[in-house]
Amino acid sequence: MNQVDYLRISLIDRCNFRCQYCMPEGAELDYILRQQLLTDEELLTLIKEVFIPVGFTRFRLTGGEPLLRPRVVELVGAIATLPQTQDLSMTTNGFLLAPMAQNLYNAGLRRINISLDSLDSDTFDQIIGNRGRSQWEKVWHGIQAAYNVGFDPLKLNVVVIPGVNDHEILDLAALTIDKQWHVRFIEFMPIGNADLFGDRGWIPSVELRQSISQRWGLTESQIRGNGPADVFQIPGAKGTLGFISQMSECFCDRCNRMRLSADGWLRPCLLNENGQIDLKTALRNGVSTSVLRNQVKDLLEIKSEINYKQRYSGSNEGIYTRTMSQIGG
Ligand SMILES: Nc1nc2c(ncn2[C@@H]2O[C@H](COP(=O)(O)OP(=O)(O)OP(=O)(O)O)[C@@H](O)[C@H]2O)c(=O)[nH]1
Ligand SMILES: C[S@@+](CC[C@H](N)C(=O)[O-])C[C@H]1O[C@@H](n2cnc3c(N)ncnc32)[C@H](O)[C@@H]1O
Ligand code: SF4
Ligand code: SF4
Repeated sequence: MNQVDYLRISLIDRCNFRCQYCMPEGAELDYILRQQLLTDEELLTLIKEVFIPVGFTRFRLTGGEPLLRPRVVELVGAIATLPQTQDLSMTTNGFLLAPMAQNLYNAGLRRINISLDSLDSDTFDQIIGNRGRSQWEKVWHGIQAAYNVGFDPLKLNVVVIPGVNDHEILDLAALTIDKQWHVRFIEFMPIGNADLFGDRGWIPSVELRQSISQRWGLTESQIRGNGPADVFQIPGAKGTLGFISQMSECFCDRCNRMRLSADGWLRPCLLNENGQIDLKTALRNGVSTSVLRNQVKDLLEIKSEINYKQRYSGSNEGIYTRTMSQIGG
C-alpha cells in the first residue's frame, strides 16, 4: 500500500477570484462562518497531536486563497519549524503574493505553486471571473517576486479549458525554456462547475504533449514531484513540464494524500465524498487527540477502498456538495 504522508490543508474557503472551472458561475457559495473555521491553535494541535503521530510529514497550504487567511505568515512559521515537517508548500493564485513572498520565505516556506491559466490579460480576466481592472499583471508580479526571493521549485498551474486557453499551450510551455519554472497542465475535473465542464471539458494530456513535442521535442524528466504530475522537459530547457491527467489516466494507485478542509473535515479522496471525519467538532466537544488519532489511523487503513474508482464515463458525472475552492484542489 502507498504511504499516505501528505496533507493538503485548506486555510480558508474564501477567494478573491472566481475561476470558471472552480466555482459555479453566479452561484452564491455558502461560506464557512468565522467561528466554524479551525483556529490556528486547533490546526496546530491537529497537526502535532494527530497527523504527525500517524505519519504525515508533508503539508500543503491551499484554499480558497490561502493568502487571505489572517496571520498566514505566522502559521507558516509554526508549521515549518516543527521538527517532523519534511516539506511545506503552498498553492496560491499569486494575487497577494508580491509583498508577502519574502516574509513567507523567511518564515520557512520553500516551495510554491501558483495558478496561471493564461498569458493574455483578457483571457485571464475571463477565466478568473474579473470584470474590473485587469488582475493579470499583479499575479505576474507575484510570480516574479516568488522567483526572485528564491522559491524552488516554482510551479505554475494551468487548467486547460477547450476553447478558452488551449491555444496558449505552446506559449505557456515556452516559459520553461529560459526560466527554471515548472509549468503543469491540469486536465479539468468535473467538480466545481458542471455547466462549463459540459460533455467533455478536458483535453487529454497526451494531445498536449504531441503538440509540444512537434514544436520542440519532449523528453521524460528525471525530476519527479511529490504529486500526481508526469514530468517532461523540452530538450535543453531550464524548467520542466508537468501533466496532471486525472481524467485520461488513473494515478489513484499512487495516491499519497488526504485533505483537511478549513472547517476541519478530513477527506480521504478529492473525488469521493465517502469516509469524511469532522475533526473540529470532535475536538471542540472535548474528544481527546488520542481518540482522533485512532480514527485517522482507521481511515488510513481503509483509504484505498475509498479512493476514486470510476474513470471518466463520458458524461458529466460530478455531483459534489463542495466546490474545488472549498476543498482546496
Ligand atoms: N485527482 C486528483 N487531482 C489532484 C490531486 N492532487 C492534486 N491534484 C490536481 O493537481 C492540481 C495541482 O495541485 P497542486 O496544489 O499544485 O499540488 P501538487 O501538484 O500535488 O503539488 P506537488 O507537491 O508540488 O507536486 C490540483 O488542483 C488538482 O487539480 C489528487 O490527489 N487527485
Ligand atoms: C482550488 S485552488 C486553491 C489554491 C489557489 N486559490 C489557486 O488557485 O492556486 C487549487 C488548484 O485547484 C485547481 N482547480 C480548481 N478547480 C479545478 C477543476 N475543476 N479541475 C482541475 N483543477 C482545478 C486550480 O487551478 C488550482 O491549481
Ligand atoms: S482556482 Fe483558486 S483562485 Fe481560482 S477560484 Fe478556485 S480557489 Fe480561487
Ligand atoms: S482522485 Fe482520490 S484517490 Fe485518486 S489521486 Fe486523487 S485523491 Fe487520490
